Amino acid sequence: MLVVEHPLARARLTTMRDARTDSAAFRAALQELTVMLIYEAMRDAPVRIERIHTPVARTDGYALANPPLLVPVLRAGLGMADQAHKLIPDAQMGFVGLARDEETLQPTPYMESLPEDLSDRPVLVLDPMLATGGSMVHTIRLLANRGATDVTAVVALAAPEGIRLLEESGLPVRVVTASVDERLNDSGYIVPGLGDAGDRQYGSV
Ligand SMILES: O=P(O)(O)OC[C@H]1O[C@H](OP(=O)(O)OP(=O)(O)O)[C@H](O)[C@@H]1O
Ligand SMILES: O=c1cc[nH]c(=O)[nH]1
Ligand SMILES: [Mg+2]
Repeated sequence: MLVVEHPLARARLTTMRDARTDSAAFRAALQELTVMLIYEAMRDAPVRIERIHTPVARTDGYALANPPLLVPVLRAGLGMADQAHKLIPDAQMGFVGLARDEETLQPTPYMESLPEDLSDRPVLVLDPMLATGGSMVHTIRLLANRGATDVTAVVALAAPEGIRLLEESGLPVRVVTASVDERLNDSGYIVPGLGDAGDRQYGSV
């Protein structure tokens, strides 16, 4: 697991946590935080070297050897998708739609659009929140069933309970986050958290 504790990441997360932050400012802070999380998540990605000409001389250029598949988890993960795609323009994008049942806290799937074969592709799952971990485990199972073995969960906030569930699942996943918070409350919300990441971006449903 990688916790990105850069001061600029902390400042964006603080804006997201603050209950006074309106939807537009919340979306902007999440977009900026996403840039930092993706930047760190891709730090060790293999590169392909290609010779290029500058206006002055020949030199080595670099490109991603194997651009990842980006998978935002709807709704809240949509707020990370465009920024991640701007940083990795060669990436393909798949989509998973899940809504957590407020009583059982289990994810209810309503959408799935993923390539058939992910056996030699890295995958970045984008979702601001890792709470009980149920939504992330469901998503990574979908990916693993298609052969994915190199999966990174890029989340703004994680709860210890969700990290534990991912570890116990035995699924191939690394977590990149800006914070591991204290705990979940009785309603399954992260404490101190930031509330409902989908509602804060798009309004309540
Ligand atoms: O770790 P878990 O306990 O599964 O909770 C995390 C999930 O909850 C939120 O989505 P939500 O179900 O609220 O849907 P939304 O994005 O449409 O608001 C969040 O974006 C995660 O997908
Ligand atoms: O705190 C939480 C937990 C799950 N989903 C959210 O959006 N927020
Ligand atoms: Mg929600």
